[in-house]
Amino acid sequence: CSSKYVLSQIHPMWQQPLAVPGGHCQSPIDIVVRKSVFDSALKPLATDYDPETCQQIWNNALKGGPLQDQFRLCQFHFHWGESNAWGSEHTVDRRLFPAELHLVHWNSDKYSLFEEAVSGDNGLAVIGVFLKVGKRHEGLQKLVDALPAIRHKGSVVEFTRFDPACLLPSNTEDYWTYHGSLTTPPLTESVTWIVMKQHIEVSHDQLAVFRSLLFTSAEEEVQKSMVNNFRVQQPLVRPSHTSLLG
Ligand SMILES: NS(=O)(=O)c1ccc(Cc2ccc([N+](=O)[O-])cc2)cc1
Ligand SMILES: [Zn+2]
Repeated sequence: CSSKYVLSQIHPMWQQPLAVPGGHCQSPIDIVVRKSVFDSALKPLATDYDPETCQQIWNNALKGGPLQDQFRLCQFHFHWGESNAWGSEHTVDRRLFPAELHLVHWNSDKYSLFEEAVSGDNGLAVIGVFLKVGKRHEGLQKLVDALPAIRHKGSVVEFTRFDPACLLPSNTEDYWTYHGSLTTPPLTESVTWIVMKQHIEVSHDQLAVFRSLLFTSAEEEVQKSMVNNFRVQQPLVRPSHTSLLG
């Protein structure tokens, strides 16, 4: 996991939803609030990200919430639509948001590498934060300013001294949590999802810069806008395990 660079990634699977044969706890899902169960044992999220550029001394830790072990931040990324009408992967009572942030962590108490945790039991924890169009998000602007330098597929730009905790909502007590999967290949069912109840606001112009990114490299004849990079929702085939803290 590199936390020093902003990468323009493509996920070829976006062209068609992927089913995982035998997968019975796939993500994303619709969070049906009235079916979620309040669990007073769940604690507020505790993040301790260190914006130091050198990853080796990062103590970028996530604890608390539904987690027993310590998890380390590996990367963060976003999913968004071609318009403000849709773009998030999860929904709340079918409500769509224009975008969703994922902060991806791996269980550093149980595994020594992210790659091992990806397919391991209780290996990953992803915090999902909904984005809503409103006032400009000052913390996000540093990332938005870096995006034009990575417009094309595979481009990389140095991106240091950024504390992704600034992208979390002020209320880190209220969230839904459930056992699910990665929403892109390898779709492994190793994820404790923590979906924050409170969204963050970003401006229309900030979202427009995300939509200016491209799935294609500079050499390709036909350029394809990087939009609608979300997975279709998956059936909640297990008894509802989503519980609400706050
Ligand atoms: N959208 S999401 O479920 O939060 C998600 C989080 C992380 C990743 C990144 C990733 C996860 C695993 C692998 N892998 O095992 O080859 C490659 C990339 C992919 C997807
Ligand atoms: Zn994601």
